[in-house]
Amino acid sequence: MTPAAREAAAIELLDRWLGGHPVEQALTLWARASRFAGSGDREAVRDLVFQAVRRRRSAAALGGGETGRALVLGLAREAGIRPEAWTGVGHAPAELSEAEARLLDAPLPVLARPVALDCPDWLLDHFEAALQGQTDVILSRMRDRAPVFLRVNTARTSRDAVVSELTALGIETRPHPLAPTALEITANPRRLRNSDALAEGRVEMQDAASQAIALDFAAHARGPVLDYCAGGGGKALALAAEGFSVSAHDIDPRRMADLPARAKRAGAAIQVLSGPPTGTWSAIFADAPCSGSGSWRRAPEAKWAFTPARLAELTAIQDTILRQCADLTAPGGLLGYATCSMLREENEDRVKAFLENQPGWRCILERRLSPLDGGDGFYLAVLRKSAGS
Ligand SMILES: C[S@@+](CC[C@H](N)C(=O)[O-])C[C@H]1O[C@@H](n2cnc3c(N)ncnc32)[C@H](O)[C@@H]1O
Repeated sequence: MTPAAREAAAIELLDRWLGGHPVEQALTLWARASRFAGSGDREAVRDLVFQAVRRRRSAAALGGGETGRALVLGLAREAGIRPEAWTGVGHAPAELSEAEARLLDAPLPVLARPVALDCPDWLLDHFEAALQGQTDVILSRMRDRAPVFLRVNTARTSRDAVVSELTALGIETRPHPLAPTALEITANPRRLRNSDALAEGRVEMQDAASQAIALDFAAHARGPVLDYCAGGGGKALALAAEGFSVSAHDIDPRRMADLPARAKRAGAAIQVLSGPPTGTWSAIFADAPCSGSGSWRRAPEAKWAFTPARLAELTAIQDTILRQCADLTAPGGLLGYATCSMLREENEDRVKAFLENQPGWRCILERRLSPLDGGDGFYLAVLRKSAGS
């Protein structure tokens, strides 16, 4: 496909998204129907579509509207690129209209702050409350794609050995300061998909901040760990690699469907619970459902779908999870509360409310990470129940 044909495909896909189809679904259907598109084409189209979704507001403002074509034009305009190959010939998008040409010739306007930051209006105050003086720099960082990270399964191998193994495949990596297990892939990330390192559990795809908070919790925990919101098992696997025996629970057990196979591949001691956990535990990790606002670079659709009502719903769920985990924690035990959100309402405010309502608990560690640290935005609070409670 020519670059213009890729842009035409992205325009079509963005129109489907704006018409209500989930982006992933639109991309999958398009890839199936477009046998002529090679893997390079599919990657390029995907990258362009996701960039337009991340930058929906600014691209619409610069491109002249909320259509796929306007979004792609808006991205080009911001980058100072004139789409000369839009000739309408072959698979290229139609030629620029006079209005579009005038738009591209005009100087870049100064955009209103939430538009320039690609942030829904209502959310800006919430980010400001959480990020304060770093709001603009962090939200600007969220306008670009996230780096790709691996977690080295140090129960199986060393980071150096993985670096050599991947280098031989042309996959370039560098250690990342967020975690001693983290490698950032700097070239040819897609080659990993068919690598033995992944198939044999020597590495897992996991954001570096997610690794960092799992390690922070691991540094304080003792004994078997209950992962109360295990989902696909990213944290459970990271904790098991640190030598913990992990029991995995999730309110929706289907989300843990792949976990036994992933654990086997990694040689990890993870027991998937078939029902609600009982008894008491000396260490519980609750990676709670949240807005995902720290990972909106990877899942940018969610930013535009998020609402105040959903935020209220989530904070109520988070309070319930904290209460349930408190009941399951043994006296003197530890509870790790984590989200991949950067909003105070889902983080500090939840922990504050918990401590006000639960005598005999104290917070022994709090950590906030943002994309300025390199990975996703994350929050961790490690809470200890007093031995007498
Ligand atoms: C952020 S995801 C977990 C991600 C996972 N820990 C990982 O690292 O891959 C949150 C999970 O919490 C689960 N969940 C939601 N409400 C819950 C509840 N009340 N009790 C337990 N799990 C819940 C969801 O089904 C979802 O899988």
